[in-house]
Amino acid sequence: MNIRIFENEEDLNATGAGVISSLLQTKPRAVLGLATGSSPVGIYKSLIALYQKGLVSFAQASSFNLDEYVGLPVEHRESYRSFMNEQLFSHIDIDLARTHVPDGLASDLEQECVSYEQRIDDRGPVDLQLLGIGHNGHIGFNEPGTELTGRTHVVDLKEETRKANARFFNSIDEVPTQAITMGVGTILKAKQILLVARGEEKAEIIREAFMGPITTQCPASLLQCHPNVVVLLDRAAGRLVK
Ligand SMILES: N[C@@H]1[C@@H](O)[C@H](O)[C@@H](COP(=O)(O)O)O[C@@H]1O
Repeated sequence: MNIRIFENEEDLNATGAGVISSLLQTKPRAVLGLATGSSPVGIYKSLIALYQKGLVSFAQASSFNLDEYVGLPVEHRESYRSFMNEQLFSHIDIDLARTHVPDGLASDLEQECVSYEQRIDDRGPVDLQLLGIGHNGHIGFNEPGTELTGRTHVVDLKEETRKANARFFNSIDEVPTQAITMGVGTILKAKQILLVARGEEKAEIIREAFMGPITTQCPASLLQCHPNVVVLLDRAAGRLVK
């Protein structure tokens, strides 16, 4: 595990974007695993800047997003499909037909999970999976518990996760109660994992995830089993890392 702590946002974002753009330079057809939440936004902005300078192209790349809310129309501004279009896809040359986000409106959600996992297996492995981390240690929407699910599945969101994400909605009542998420096994199949966290409020969970025991009570701690993980932290999120 390679944990890097940055004094300023710009360096963190440039490093994250640099890992992704170097991959695309050596492997233009790379499969990217992408994430939502506020943590990756700065990295997406840096990638867009690199694209605008002609330093990176996504024309042959494909992508799979980690997760999607169940029941939000695609055009809802908080659906993860909208988020990705707005924060990244509409600013770069990626072919939208090669961008994949689980369909949270599928009439048969179980079948959508099976088919999403199959699509990842067919086009994968994911070369680089970008991740944020929830305050309770969730990755994607794999919530803490006595057991975790390996493959893509439907999950009931914890109340603490709905509260944390309520900031993006008008009220907590509007936050969906379920989501589709890649499983922890799906995530661990990626060749490389890049986790990014910012802010004091993530300091404790970062310590638990990477300095503490491997436990399903902190899904991110399972990343300790992966041979190629890079963790990018700002000074506040890395405060308790020894
Ligand atoms: N499903 C997403 C996660 O993939 C993300 O990592 C987490 C943290 O979000 P933020 O980066 O905004 O703290 O939020 C959501 O719940």
